[in-house]
Amino acid sequence: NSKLDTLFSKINERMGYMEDVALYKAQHQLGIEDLDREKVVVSKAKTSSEKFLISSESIEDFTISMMSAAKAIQYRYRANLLSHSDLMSIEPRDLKNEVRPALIKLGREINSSIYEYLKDGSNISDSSFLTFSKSIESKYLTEEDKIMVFKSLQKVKVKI
Ligand SMILES: O=C(O)C(=O)C[C@]1(C(=O)O)C=C[C@@H](O)C=C1
Repeated sequence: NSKLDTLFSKINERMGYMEDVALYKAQHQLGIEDLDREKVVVSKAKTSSEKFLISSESIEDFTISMMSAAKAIQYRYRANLLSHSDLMSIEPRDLKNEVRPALIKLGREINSSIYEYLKDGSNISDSSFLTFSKSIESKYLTEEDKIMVFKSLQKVKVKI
């Protein structure tokens, strides 16, 4: 299903930023979890969900799940940096000017893709998990992480 593929690839794209984020934070001695930023991300996702007639509560839970996976990638990547100090000299994409705006844009695109798929009454069934799992390419996510994100995605509802 091409609409579902678009949705999964947007989620993969979001996860694809997290190694850069982890590297940037390591270079700037910043902690991985940024709760103030999480509030901003959730609030922007909820605002955009209203335009797409998506239940904002369900999008809040789903956004939190994606951020949990994002942090899991960052913690594991950061641990990896301890034995690969050569990576510390690479310049990651800039967190504030590039990555964060891109993550907000992707949040809107993810909402739009969810709406496009769900609006005809389709639902995301368990049988799509294998495709989802293959779409999410980060080597720093476990199957359990992916199940957690997928389950909260399945709970997203449109208001019809
Ligand atoms: O913007 C950041 O600093 C990120 O690490 C990204 C992100 C997210 O997934 O949106 C993940 C973890 C942080 O706690 C806040 C936000």
